Amino acid sequence: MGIEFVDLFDQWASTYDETVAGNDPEYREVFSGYDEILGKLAGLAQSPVMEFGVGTANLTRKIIQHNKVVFGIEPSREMRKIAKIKCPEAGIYEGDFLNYPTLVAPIRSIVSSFAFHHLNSEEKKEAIRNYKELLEPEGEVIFIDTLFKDESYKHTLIKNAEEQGYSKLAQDLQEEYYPYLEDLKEMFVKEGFEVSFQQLNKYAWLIRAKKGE
Ligand SMILES: C[S@@+](CC[C@H](N)C(=O)[O-])C[C@H]1O[C@@H](n2cnc3c(N)ncnc32)[C@H](O)[C@@H]1O
Repeated sequence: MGIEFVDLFDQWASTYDETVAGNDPEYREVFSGYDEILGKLAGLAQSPVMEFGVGTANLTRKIIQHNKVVFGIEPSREMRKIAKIKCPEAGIYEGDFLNYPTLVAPIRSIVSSFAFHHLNSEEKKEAIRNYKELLEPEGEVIFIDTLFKDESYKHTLIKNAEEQGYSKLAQDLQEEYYPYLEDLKEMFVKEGFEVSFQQLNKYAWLIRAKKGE
């Protein structure tokens, strides 16, 4: 449950950093401003931080550079191997958004970049419910991820991708579980979070959801 894409990430691990650096034209716009936007998230996170879907630890490293403590969770074995080499200072554990080791530390921020869309709607709701329990009072979920402002914007993005000949991207946009902004907002609000959204590039948004006292 929730980890249906892990084989794909095992295969992608060794070339993942080239993709986010913009070397794959299909995904260049998806990851546009990647370093800066991860840096922004790292600056907002409050220690101790729990990070889901660490991949090759690019966000993890930035959080460590801010002298914050981070526990990273990643389901792909190949991604974990690279993450541990690139960021030996962080604890990197096997797990996913829904199943993860019990940590003794109180958590002030739960963060993730480009990963929450791997959960379907029911899984997203379950994760958000769990995070409410995990977080300290006034703790925050801070995610960066692709989402659709509305249905018409989704169609525009798919059409643009098709017109550019980016068939893999067009297929991803239709088959992965990228949420609509309003649906995601409702999931957080239902659990008592105060949520805000900021668009970061054509695809990626910063999602901040603050738990009450
Ligand atoms: C596009 S990569 C993003 C990696 C990194 N956060 C970044 O910003 O570059 C998505 C990551 O999410 C992980 N992932 C896939 N399904 C997941 C799940 N259900 N729970 C947590 N992580 C998941 C993948 O293995 C992969 O490492």
